Amino acid sequence: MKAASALDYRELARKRLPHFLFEYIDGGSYSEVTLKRNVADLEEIALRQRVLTDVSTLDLSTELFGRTQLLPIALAPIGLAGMNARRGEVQAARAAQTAGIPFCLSTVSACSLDEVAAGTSQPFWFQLYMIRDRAFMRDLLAKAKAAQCSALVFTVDMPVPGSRYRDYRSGLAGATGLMGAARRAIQAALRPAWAYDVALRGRPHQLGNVAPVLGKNTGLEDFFAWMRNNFDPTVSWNDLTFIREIWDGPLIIKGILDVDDAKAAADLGADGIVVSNHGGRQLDGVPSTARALPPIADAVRDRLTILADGGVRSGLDVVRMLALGAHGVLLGRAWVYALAAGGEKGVDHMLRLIEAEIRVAMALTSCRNIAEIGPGTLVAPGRLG
Ligand SMILES: Cc1cc2nc3c(=O)[nH]c(=O)nc-3n(C[C@H](O)[C@H](O)[C@H](O)COP(=O)(O)O)c2cc1C
Repeated sequence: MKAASALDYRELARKRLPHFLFEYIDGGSYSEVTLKRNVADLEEIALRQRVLTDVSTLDLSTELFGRTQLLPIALAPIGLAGMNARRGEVQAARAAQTAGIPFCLSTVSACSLDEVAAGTSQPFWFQLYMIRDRAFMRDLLAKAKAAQCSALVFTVDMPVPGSRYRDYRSGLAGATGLMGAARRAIQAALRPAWAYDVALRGRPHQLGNVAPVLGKNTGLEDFFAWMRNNFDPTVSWNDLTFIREIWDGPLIIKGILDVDDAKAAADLGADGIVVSNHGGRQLDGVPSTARALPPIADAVRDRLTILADGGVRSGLDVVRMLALGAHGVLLGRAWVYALAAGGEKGVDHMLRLIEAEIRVAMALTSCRNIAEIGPGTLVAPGRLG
């Protein structure tokens, strides 16, 4: 099958990845109510078709955090993304560079900050979780600075991890010891193309940024144990002062879903927020981001840059998020599916599909540039708010 849309890449990823890995990227927490809402609520939003304006020239570029980018999107931080294709984060960062958009590297990526910096020539963003060991955090931020990261995305919606049933069912989580490893090995053996590309030729398999503290403990169980033991549940607004002291570049708070929290982020001088529920992977039952975004935009859009993610599977969804009040939109699963299916070329192609869809949506809503996309681009702007 040749992919004609980002969702086609989901099917291709399903066929290429070992079952436990596909379920890890595809799944959400608990009953996946929020995951479904993210997609369904976006789909519900009707774009307002307007005709007979000259749309021969469209400008999809925008400025985020002082830098011009060619499209109003960025690649969201995805933990373990590098296990979906050989040295996967480098491949995705290259595709982002070609498309002229930012790539955001997760704290818990397979490739380290240094490796991604060496594989690209465009600055990328770095995502940080609050980690108990503040010295380690300082060290990571120094490395991000040295790698010339152009923004820090501080993720605040994971003081504790949400439980993902699919990971238990697939054998990714909770399947310890030899039996667990054997189960995953069988699933990997059933996907020889992935096994050759990633399991064999994609070494080392480790968390690049965390490897120095994990030492020789590089198994999947070590990774989850490290997350359980080191993510800091005491994280509070006061910690932003700590981050601010050591990071002088743009600071983006990711995981905001409430107007009061958005205001607090603005009060504390954040440069941006990501309206996000972690792609429905944390607290199941919270509202979709499409629903949470409009009141947040009303409250703080003139004080900081608003990014949004969750359920974005097409260029039409990007336009919907912009119309709901975001300045920019993050793609999450969409890019990981494409990476799994086709590496850098897959992400590159998926981004061109999204761009083409944004163009058509802009032309048929009579928006000639990104700034023209707004509440008037929707049939019933307030309905989901
Ligand atoms: C497999 C997977 C891993 C993720 N890992 C991280 C992470 O390490 N850090 C982070 O801030 N968000 C992480 N997220 C959340 C994404 O950055 C983003 O918020 C979410 O994927 C957006 O929803 P979407 O996938 O429906 O587009 C992860 C999401 C997925 C699907």
